[in-house]
Amino acid sequence: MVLCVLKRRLLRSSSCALMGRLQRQSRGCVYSSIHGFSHEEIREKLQAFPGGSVDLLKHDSGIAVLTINNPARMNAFSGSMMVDLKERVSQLENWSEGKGLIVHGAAETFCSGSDLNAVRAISNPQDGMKMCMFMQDALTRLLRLPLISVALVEGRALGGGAELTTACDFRLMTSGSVIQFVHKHMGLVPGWGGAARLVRIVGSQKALKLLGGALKVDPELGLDIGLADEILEADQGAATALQQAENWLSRYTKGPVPVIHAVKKVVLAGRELPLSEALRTEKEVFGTVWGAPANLQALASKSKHK
Ligand SMILES: CCC(=O)SCCNC(=O)CCNC(=O)[C@H](O)C(C)(C)COP(=O)(O)OP(=O)(O)OC[C@H]1O[C@@H](n2cnc3c(N)ncnc32)[C@H](O)[C@@H]1OP(=O)(O)O
Repeated sequence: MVLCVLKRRLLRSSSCALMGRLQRQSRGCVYSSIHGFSHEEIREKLQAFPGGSVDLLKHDSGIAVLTINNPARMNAFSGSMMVDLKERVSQLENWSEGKGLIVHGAAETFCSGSDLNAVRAISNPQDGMKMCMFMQDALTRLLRLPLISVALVEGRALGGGAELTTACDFRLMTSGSVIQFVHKHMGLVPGWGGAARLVRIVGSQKALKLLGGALKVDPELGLDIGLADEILEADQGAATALQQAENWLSRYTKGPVPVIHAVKKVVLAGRELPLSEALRTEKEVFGTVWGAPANLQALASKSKHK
């Protein structure tokens, strides 16, 4: 009996250390000084292009709402909004009670990509590379949050806005909305990690068509190719799209925080790691939930899964 208790305690303390390690790993920045990346330097440069904001509201339900807020420019990302985004992601990384996240745009449109005024001002290759690394870092960390995330696409998601949708686990599209990787029309390819993520979501054939043709993806096409997870129709009961998205997401965020975080971690490992590493991570995450309170409670309640 005493041995059993000791064993369980040991398992739990090593599980805590492990969770910490996994958390630090999943926060891993993509770039460092080895890649010529100086967070402070690029931050300062981006702050020179102000306008709009990225706002975060954390609800008691464990679902947070991140709003891309620059409606005068169809929610285009100014430089200061890129900095805002990274700060909000840091806040979410430290939100221990969080379970879910909705990313949406203000005034019923998602995001029209980077602010073309800022883009024109930093159109030299060096600055372009720095902005690219900064946004890849922010969006990779967004996708790796231990929260289940969903992009609510109303209106248009263009260019970098389309890339942002791929940094969420799911995409919901309202009727009439469009996701379009317009980069080719701009003489560009995605640089915020959007191509790499798109290939993982829809496969390389479809990604090539979407990028090569700068195709407009409406909700029906989105659902058909697996880019969209559901179409939100205008609700007769007058629920806003945001409320509908919260209802949709709450199906997946029901339950104790450690279990939701563990679910996200094993899926993330399967998505990002080679199989043998993903299996090892799955084993380690399993060790953190096995014999933990939610597991013991479920065992004690003799629940039936009918
Ligand atoms: C990472 C790579 C990138 O993201 S490159 C950027 C890719 N995005 C674009 O090229 C979007 C360009 N904008 C557009 O195509 C149109 O403005 C869209 C979004 C379709 C909206 O058209 P429409 O409904 O007719 O409105 P509008 O053009 O009058 O726009 C309203 C005001 O918003 C502005 N706006 C829009 N998008 C941006 C942008 N990305 N950067 C800066 N400003 C933008 C428009 O200029 C317009 O401003 P204003 O009212 O003329 O002062």
